[in-house]
Amino acid sequence: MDDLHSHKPAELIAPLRISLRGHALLTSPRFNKGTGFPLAERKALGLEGRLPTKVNTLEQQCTRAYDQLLQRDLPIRKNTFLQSLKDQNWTLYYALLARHLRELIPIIYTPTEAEAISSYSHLFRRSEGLFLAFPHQDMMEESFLEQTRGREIDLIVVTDAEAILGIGDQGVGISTAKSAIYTLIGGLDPSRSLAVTLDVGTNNEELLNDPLYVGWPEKRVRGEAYDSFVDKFVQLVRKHYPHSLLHFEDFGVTNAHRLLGRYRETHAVFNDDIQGTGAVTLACVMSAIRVSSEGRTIVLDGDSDHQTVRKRLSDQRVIIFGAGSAGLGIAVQLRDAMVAEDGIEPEQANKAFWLIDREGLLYDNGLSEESLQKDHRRAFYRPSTEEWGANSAQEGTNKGVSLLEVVKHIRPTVLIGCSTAAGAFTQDVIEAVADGLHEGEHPIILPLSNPSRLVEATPENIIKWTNGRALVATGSPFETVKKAVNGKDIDIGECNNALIYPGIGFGAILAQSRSVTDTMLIAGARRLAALSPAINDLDGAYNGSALLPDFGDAPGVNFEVAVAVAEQAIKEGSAGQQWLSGEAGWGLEDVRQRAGEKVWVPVYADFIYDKQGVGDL
Ligand SMILES: NC(=O)C1=CN([C@@H]2O[C@H](COP(=O)(O)OP(=O)(O)OC[C@H]3O[C@@H](n4cnc5c(N)ncnc54)[C@H](O)[C@@H]3O)[C@@H](O)[C@H]2O)C=CC1
Ligand SMILES: CC(=O)C(=O)O
Ligand SMILES: [Mg+2]
Repeated sequence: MDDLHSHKPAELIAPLRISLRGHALLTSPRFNKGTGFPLAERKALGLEGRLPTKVNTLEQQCTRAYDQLLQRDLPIRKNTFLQSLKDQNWTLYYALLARHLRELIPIIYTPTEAEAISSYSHLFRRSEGLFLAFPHQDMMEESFLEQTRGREIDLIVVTDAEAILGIGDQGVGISTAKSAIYTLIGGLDPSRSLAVTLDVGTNNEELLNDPLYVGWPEKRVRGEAYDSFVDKFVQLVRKHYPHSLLHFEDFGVTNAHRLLGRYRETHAVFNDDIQGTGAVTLACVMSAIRVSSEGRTIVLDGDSDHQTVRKRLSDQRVIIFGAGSAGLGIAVQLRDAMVAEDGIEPEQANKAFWLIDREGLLYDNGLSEESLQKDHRRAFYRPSTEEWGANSAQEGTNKGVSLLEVVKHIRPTVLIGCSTAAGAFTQDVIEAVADGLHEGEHPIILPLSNPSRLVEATPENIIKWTNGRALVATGSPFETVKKAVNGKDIDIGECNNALIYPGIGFGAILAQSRSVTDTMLIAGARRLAALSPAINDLDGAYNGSALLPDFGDAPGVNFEVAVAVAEQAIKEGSAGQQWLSGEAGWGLEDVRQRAGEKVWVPVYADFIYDKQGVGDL
């Protein structure tokens, strides 16, 4: 897969007129080149005497930085080193990461970022992004403008840090890591993005009792006060950056769904945990279904005479364990794709899902119409008339029906975990999944909880317990399972939203889309699935390649996703006027070229000093 440089050759990097000189330039992470400043620029920009004599290439600087990185033994120390590098020199930071993508994404993102966020107050050195605190909301617009005045901004990543990865309420953190991935994988110009933390307090007692905690040390604000605070922020974004993409990350489940619903129609908002996870999982399931049906013409469906190959999404029976932001997002995305791809009614598609949370299988028994209306999960409640037989905890009520019971009863073809419950996919459960299917069928098992230690079952165990039949992908990176079946190695795809959200975001921004529609998400997922190594390596049968592309290929893959998403936005009329009206002189056939032009790559531009030129952020 091409990297982003192939879309942005050096001659397309225009010289930049900047208004910074001397110390201010060396301490600007956006413009600093360190020893990479050529002699002529040193002279013109007041840097003579401020740098050692030798001019280094970016390549040499990367070599030096990588050597320094390798001296840090633990992943968390590498993470802090890279954060410092980012504080000093963005180009070098992104250039280094791009050269060692596969190795370093787990350092700046899951799993290591979880540790960095939970120790944020102790590791704190320098702030990054915008912090908007509830008690200072009177100053919100001033703070916002102070950081953004005069800037063109395409992307705003916001979090209130209530549900960070699987580690819960962390007060502050995450949005900067997600923004960095947008640049690294999606090619978004980092000076055109803004990471925002909405500090509405924390219910994490450990943080509240920590004298070094850097957030607002009060309990979380809830209810109307919370909604009006968030609304104040969203209205600022809409006022000052009406064409930006607003990315919500790691909000608590109820707020996440409510906020997405509230703003979806009026601004291009995107909830990564709901929609990004839904889209990447859809791609993964699409790819797994294709692999699973390869080489088989007939599958006996249980005891019935009916013979079918489960080739379509709507042929699947899907259990989702953990019905929070990610679980619901996945259910909705798979359901919508069943409707769009297979032409079935939504009500019929809903019946393909069994959602399980702490209380067991979700079902509608005893719920009033009013409480059903308020519950965003209601579409997936199983009817209380459904029979669960003698196995259910309280026969006749459907109360507390466990994962194992549901598995035995419905014989799922797809089992997805996003529960944060480490080890919840026990040997009994996984064996029951495999036993429920015809011998030739591959059960699709996706334990998606992050970070790695929270995985519902390790790929190695799943593969062992199913005698190599399962098709597996995980939320955090896992090693290849060596000599798994018949001596074959099995690569484990990383089904993480970071494999698709940068492309979705870039595509939506490129198209100046007024909303991020379900059909745009499906178009991105379909393109991602088409790039699956498992599909592309099929040779009559599954040969152990990963269900999703490797993170080492993520930039090229996301470029393709971005093109697909932007094309879909134009085709369906969600794109901005300049695409739809033809006034700008470009249309659908120009998407790829425009995307290439918009890509930001970590290369030093030539600088020209100009008092009227761009300044620091
Ligand atoms: N691979 C990926 O791209 C993504 C993975 N995730 C991961 O998925 C997990 C959940 O994330 P969110 O949905 O954002 O959190 P969430 O808090 O919204 O949802 C978690 C759900 O699991 C339920 N749960 C907890 N323990 C359970 C148990 N023992 N049995 C059944 N259900 C249980 C909770 O009640 C809650 O409804 C996290 O570990 C997160 O890192 C989330 C987003 C993306
Ligand atoms: C990947 C991600 O967004 C999460 O685990 O929350
Ligand atoms: Mg998240």
